[in-house]
Amino acid sequence: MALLELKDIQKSYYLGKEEFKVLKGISLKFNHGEFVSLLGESGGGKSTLMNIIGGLDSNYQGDVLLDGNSLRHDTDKQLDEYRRKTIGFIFQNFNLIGHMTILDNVRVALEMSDLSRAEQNKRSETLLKRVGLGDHIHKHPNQLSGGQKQRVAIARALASDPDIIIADEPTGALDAQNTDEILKLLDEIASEGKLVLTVTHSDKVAAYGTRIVHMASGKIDSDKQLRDPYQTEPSSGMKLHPLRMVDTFRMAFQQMTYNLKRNLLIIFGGAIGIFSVIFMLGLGNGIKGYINHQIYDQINPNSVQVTKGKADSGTDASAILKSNVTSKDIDKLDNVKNVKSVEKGSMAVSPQLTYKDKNVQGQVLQTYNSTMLEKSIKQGDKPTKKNTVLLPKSIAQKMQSNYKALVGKKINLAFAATGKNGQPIQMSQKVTVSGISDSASPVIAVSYDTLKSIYKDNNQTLKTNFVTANIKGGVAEVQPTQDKIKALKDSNGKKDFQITGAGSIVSTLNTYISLAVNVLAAIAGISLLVSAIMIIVVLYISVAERTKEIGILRALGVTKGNVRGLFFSEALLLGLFSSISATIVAYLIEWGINSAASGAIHYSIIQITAGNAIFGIVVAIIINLLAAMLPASRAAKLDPIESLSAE
Ligand SMILES: Nc1ncnc2c1ncn2[C@@H]1O[C@H](COP(=O)(O)OP(=O)(O)OP(=O)(O)O)[C@@H](O)[C@H]1O
Repeated sequence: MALLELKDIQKSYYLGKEEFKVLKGISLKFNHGEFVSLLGESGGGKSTLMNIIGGLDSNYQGDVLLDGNSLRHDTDKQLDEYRRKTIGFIFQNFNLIGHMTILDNVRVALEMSDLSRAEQNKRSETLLKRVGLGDHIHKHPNQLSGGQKQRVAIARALASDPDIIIADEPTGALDAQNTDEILKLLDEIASEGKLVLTVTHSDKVAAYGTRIVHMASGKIDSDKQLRDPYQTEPSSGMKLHPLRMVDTFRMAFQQMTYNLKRNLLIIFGGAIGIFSVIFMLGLGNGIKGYINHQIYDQINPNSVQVTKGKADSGTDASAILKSNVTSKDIDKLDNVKNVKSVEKGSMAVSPQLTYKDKNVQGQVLQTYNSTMLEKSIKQGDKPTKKNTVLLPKSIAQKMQSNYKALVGKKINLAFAATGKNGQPIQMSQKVTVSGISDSASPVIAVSYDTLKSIYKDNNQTLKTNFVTANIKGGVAEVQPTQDKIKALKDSNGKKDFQITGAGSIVSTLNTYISLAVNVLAAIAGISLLVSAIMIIVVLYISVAERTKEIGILRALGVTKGNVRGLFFSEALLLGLFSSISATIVAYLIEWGINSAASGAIHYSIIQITAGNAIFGIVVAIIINLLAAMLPASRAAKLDPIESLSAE
């Protein structure tokens, strides 16, 4: 059985509806060890026939049989495999990949083999030595002469040990001496049992082979045996497969380093967008954290003040004064998940404080509760004992310049309350200053028992107009528990409670800060969009620049999927590099700003979390991959024959 058999091959090209018959029924048989020269007039269809034999063109009539098996119904993948395993191409214009060294140009055909990288290098080196280029392996193609380039192409064609070598005018661009040497090499290849098919215009070249086939008007008009084919048994070939992902990445990386300056600029452009997003998120965390820190420095985050009321009135004292928290309400609050305990509280407004002949008016008189931080009491103690009072520093200073000396002194506390019938009642009591607080809050505090006894002394009953709910767990539990409290309904189905005091504004404030930060991050995200467009443009340019390279790779048996993978890998690498560099820069700037600001605010104002960084990296990679979709599929769809003829 013949190694290769052509059965009545016919091929037409169409210009519009007009048909141009190029091959009009070609039937030939070829065997191992033959060195066949295909001669014929220019434009006679020799290259067309070689493209069909080489598996680059499957749009023809007739049949090509390899070892008796038809290629007719082969899928794209099977044809890729056929080119990979069976065919080695040598082109008139060499078709080497410019950005690779000549060693890599040969090794690229072995990327698809099972050989280790070291074995691939060794085999490529051996082949380059064989074609006389052992001393040039690290040169690039543009550093070689025409004859040397063609030898690289021969070494590459031999790399995967194919049965058939197709050489389309291999000596067309060479001088007489180089032509002789290349022909000798081709003959040597045939002598090893391979089928060498050359297309030539030269009778001298044709005379070198074992057989001359002549084409005229799309048909074979003569088939001459010059000498016996070589009888050597061919080697058994090597195991080959499509490019693996890691090889695709390596090739993409190689390509990136070749166009280093351009790619560095793209990485820089992409990094600006990712940096802005990560930095904005970090700044948002910092500002939110700083404000919370400032607030929780004054109040206990795990205790919230709750009062009755339908609407959110924030810290409006009149709403609290009007409300009456019953023991039933307290039970209801006590049953809310994560509420540890509920303390009764009450407040009055505009208390008058008199010490010696000094009269000072305060804003709020409130029962001491867990929202107040003990650490803010800088002199003295809490007002837990009966008839003691805790003064804020601002009030104490108004009473006496040496305000610290007020601790332990008796002062008069007077305030107005509303009696049972709504009439105003003045209350007054001598109290001892238990301590002075540093808090920014102007609250004058006495214990619940003290206030209760003052009311009793005036024949009045103290109303509980707010309570303090102490929340279990960390600060993270506070917001959800506050939301549960706010969601409690009365018997009419209306909301029953509201949160008052400083704690109530924390969540609102956080919502606004988050909103502002997300808007800023989204604006920063626009630059990610710009970088996506940049990637699309750059990859399109890259596809255009590398059309020929894509054709070469396809001729070597690289699949469409591999080509697509190459461009996706490139986009992925660009995304990875830009996002990693953006993250590093963001963390460096975070460190710089926080160190510089630590003297002024004692707080890390930029807080980039791992989540922010991962978010930035993931978004960048997704955007890059999306951007690569169109250019990658365009590259994969390129026709190998057209790509090979690209300039
Ligand atoms: N893609 C194509 N579309 C239309 N016509 C084509 C195409 N490719 C080749 N042809 C035509 O088919 C004919 C055969 O071309 P081919 O390249 O196979 O000839 P050739 O024998 O190799 O020529 P040469 O010896 O000059 O290289 C030519 O007339 C050419 O113009």
